[in-house]
Amino acid sequence: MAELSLVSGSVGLITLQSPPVNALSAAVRRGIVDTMQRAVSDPKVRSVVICGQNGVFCGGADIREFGSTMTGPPLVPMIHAIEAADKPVVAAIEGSALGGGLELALGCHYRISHAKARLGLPEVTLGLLPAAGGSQRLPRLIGVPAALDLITTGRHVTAAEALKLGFVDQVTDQNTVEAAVQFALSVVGQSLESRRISSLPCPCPVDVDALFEGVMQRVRQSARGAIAPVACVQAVRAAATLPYAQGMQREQELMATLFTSGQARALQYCFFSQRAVSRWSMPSGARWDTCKPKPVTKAAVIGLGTMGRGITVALAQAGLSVVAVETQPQQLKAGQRAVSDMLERAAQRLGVPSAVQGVRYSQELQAVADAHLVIEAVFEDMALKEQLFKQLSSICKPDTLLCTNTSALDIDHLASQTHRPQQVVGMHFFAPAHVMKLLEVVYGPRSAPQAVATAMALGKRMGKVSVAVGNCRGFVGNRMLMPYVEEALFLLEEGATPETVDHALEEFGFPMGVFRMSDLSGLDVGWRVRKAAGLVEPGKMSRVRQGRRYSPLGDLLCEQGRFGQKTGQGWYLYETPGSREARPDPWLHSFLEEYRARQGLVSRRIDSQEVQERCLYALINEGFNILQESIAAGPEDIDMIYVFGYGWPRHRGGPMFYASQVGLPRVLQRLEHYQQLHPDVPHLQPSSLLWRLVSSGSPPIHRWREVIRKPHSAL
Ligand SMILES: CCCCCCCC(=O)CC(=O)SCCNC(=O)CCNC(=O)[C@H](O)C(C)(C)COP(=O)(O)OP(=O)(O)OC[C@H]1O[C@@H](n2cnc3c(N)ncnc32)[C@H](O)[C@@H]1OP(=O)(O)O
Ligand SMILES: NC(=O)C1=CN([C@@H]2O[C@H](COP(=O)(O)OP(=O)(O)OC[C@H]3O[C@@H](n4cnc5c(N)ncnc54)[C@H](O)[C@@H]3O)[C@@H](O)[C@H]2O)C=CC1
Repeated sequence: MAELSLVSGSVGLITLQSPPVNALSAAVRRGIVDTMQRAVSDPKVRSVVICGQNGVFCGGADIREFGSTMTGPPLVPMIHAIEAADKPVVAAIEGSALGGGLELALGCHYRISHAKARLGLPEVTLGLLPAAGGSQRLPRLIGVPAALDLITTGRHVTAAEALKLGFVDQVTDQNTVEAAVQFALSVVGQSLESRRISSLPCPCPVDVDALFEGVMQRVRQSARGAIAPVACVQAVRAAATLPYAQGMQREQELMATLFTSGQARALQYCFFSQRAVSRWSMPSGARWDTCKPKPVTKAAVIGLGTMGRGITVALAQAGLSVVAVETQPQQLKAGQRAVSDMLERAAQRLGVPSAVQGVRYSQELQAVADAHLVIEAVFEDMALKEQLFKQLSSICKPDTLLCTNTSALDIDHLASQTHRPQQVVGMHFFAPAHVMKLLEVVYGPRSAPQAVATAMALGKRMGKVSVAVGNCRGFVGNRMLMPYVEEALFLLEEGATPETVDHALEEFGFPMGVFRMSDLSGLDVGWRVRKAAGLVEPGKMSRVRQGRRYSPLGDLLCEQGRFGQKTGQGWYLYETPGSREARPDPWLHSFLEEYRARQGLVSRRIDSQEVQERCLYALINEGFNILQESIAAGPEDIDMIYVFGYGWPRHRGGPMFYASQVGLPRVLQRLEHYQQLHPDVPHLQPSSLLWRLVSSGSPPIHRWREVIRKPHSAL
């Protein structure tokens, strides 16, 4: 909705009213068309100001409408009518002017912004382009290179940057609506010709072809298969090379293709899922809206290795006072230097005071005594962690939350080492912990809902996407990764190379294939885990262990000291230890051939489709098991874990959303096919939840929970 009132005698003030972000729903568009018509025809109104209620100008088109048939007045003619008005129209921007919201503002003749407002055209992040004239107006106003940057990345800019770039006319730190009204009064009677952006020529760069070719190449490379960034470049090119009307036509054509694409659906699903996962629930019925988090101002981190350093930085940047405890003097010194450097660099980059003073360091565990929350990040060794939790239980105050960053160990077992099992949760960060957006908050059967609420709230404070999950080996992310990695190894045994497997996965959209990824994280990490699980038999080549198919290839590499990037050799060859560029390794290829010969395996040609299906469907299948066991509350939780923690391409929506797009019957049929070929691989055995979903008619993903909750006997 939108309301019109007369202020300061002659200014028509149009207020958008659609909480929480004044999105341009059909009702709001109808309201704008109606109030504009009344303002233009009312002789008392000599100028117009458009603003949004509750300190937000407009969050753009109403994304919830995209899935249904659009009704109400379309945006493009609505914005044209504003631009064509013969009375000056001023946008008063507070909070956000994003997507269609900024396009609406670009249709106005002037834009006044509050200093704290954020502006941008983020459509690309939703699989779309700014198709209400944004792709044609913005380059006309700020030039092609700057418009390309904003439109292809979707980044939000501050009011100060918008002023510098030239798409805001004035920035105020006072009352924006009042400033806009004064401004509107001052421009009455001035010519509006030069203020109608669509009538301006687009400043065309000298070598337009070379510019767009270069940009297109860069965008294609970073898009990893996403189509919207490419369409955004094409739309801006139309602005630079065609008259406005034809450019608009091109914008509409490109939008029509994007609008109905699976990628746009996937990205919009991600938008809502990212927000939905914060509304967590536990199988006990405890929920986000019934549990209040405890205030946390003092935190402690134990172990200043790879993870402890990043966690310390993330906590300090969130404004907590942190004590970091490390037993090894060398590590303590190196860790302190690394943490301080990271904090200083971040402060410089963001132009904020450094949080270095907020961190204390100690070699004594006693230093954590007054913390409200402790996060343990010592070696992945159960005996060590058991001992530590016993000590923490007696050192810390009774209501202190005890958290572990373990990758896969049993949270419940750790909780049982303490006198306060209800105060123990997992806070599973991803490396580098101060950068990666994902946090898995792991609750055991005895974790108190308030402990989960507190960890989730702290995750939010650190700017993380936090997902609450149940306790099991590897939790959600790492548990699903196991069959994915195993399938990749089996494919090597059957004739693939690390290059062919990685190529297929990168073609799918992962930033790195599984073998390049393993080289980066270190092959020794998984080796240690397999040793602890009793799977490693040094020097032995047997391919069945603990009653199921096993590939010893990773172990054989580790036995040769090939740990990946850090040793200069792994699945690939590196120039020097630590260097990043992976090169194919002829030694590895002969090693694989010899291995197959000794095992009596006949090498065959394996194509991308088989690589993708076997690795991804095995991972997805484990996702169904996880849903079935209520380890994750819904498919959105799994999908956000994979998008934010494991590089799953966002335009494919996450593994479970991808399965729904491929079609559940198809996923089931391919799993059955591979299971018949490899009956000794349990993770190819289709999950019973997948069966149930298919026999329930493969409902859309937002209705899976109904099937998950149904008792099995109901079928
Ligand atoms: C051929 C067809 C032609 C069609 C032409 C259409 C062309 C277009 O013009 C295309 C577009 O505009 S696409 C929309 C572009 N706008 C955006 O991407 C902004 C999205 N919103 C934000 O970034 C933040 O919510 C924001 C920064 C605004 C606020 O952040 P906060 O952290 O304060 O709040 P959130 O928790 O993010 O949001 C609060 C609730 O509002 C929901 N919401 C936000 N933006 C929305 C939007 N644009 N549409 C619908 N719902 C929206 C949000 O989902 C959340 O609700 P819950 O999910 O229930 O929590
Ligand atoms: N490295 C990774 O990518 C990830 C690791 N994790 C988990 O985080 C934990 C830590 O892993 P990393 O940081 O990689 O290990 P790391 O080996 O880099 O660091 C562990 C640190 O803990 C210190 N330490 C050992 N015992 C201690 C004690 N009793 N008191 C204080 N400090 C002690 C060690 O001296 C070392 O500096 C493990 O549980 C691991 O599974 C979780 C997510 C990702």
